[in-house]
Amino acid sequence: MPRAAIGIGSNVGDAAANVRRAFARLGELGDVAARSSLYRSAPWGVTYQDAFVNAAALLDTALAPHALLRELKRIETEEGRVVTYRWGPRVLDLDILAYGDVKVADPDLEIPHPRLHERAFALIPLAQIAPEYAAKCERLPPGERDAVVELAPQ
Ligand SMILES: Nc1ncnc2c1ncn2[C@@H]1O[C@H](COP(=O)(O)OP(=O)(O)OP(=O)(O)O)[C@@H](O)[C@H]1O
Ligand SMILES: Nc1nc2c(c(=O)[nH]1)N=C(CO)CN2
Repeated sequence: MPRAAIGIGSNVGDAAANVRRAFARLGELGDVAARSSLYRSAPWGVTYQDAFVNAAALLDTALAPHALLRELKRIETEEGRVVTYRWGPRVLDLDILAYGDVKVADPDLEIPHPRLHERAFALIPLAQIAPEYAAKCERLPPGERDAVVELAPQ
């Protein structure tokens, strides 16, 4: 079965509880093969908002990439996400960071996630459970790596 890497983020309400619930809900879409620790991270992109809690999961799923995206969007909505603005605050964000070796370049879906390599908040949790991303983490500026702090080991 294909293995997807999912990035999880929250900075509205009880962000750590939201991320833990997201791990459970991913189980509806396949087998969760690995969960990273939870990390507190300084807001990236739009910096005048609360800190995020971020994590990553590896999901073995029979869903094809676009079907997986649709299901992730459904879960975000069911968990209370309301559309605000790009990179703005959110109850739950679920991104497809990678999907096996598959590449997708559609208007509504890009895989690997186009901003993964510049986001310490996504790369650091992912590298914890997928060590092939460690080299990419080491290429991040040290200040950005330091802005992502492990909160709670799984
Ligand atoms: N790999 C991907 N994972 C999730 N969404 C994606 C991906 N590639 C493209 N998208 C598209 O991005 C759209 C916006 O997603 P979202 O609202 O989560 O953006 P954002 O988190 O504000 O910004 P970013 O796209 O930089 O993470 C989604 O509706 C989806 O169509
Ligand atoms: N630290 C951090 N910053 C962000 C995050 C996130 O999950 N973590 N998500 C965003 C929307 O894509 C914008 N900025």
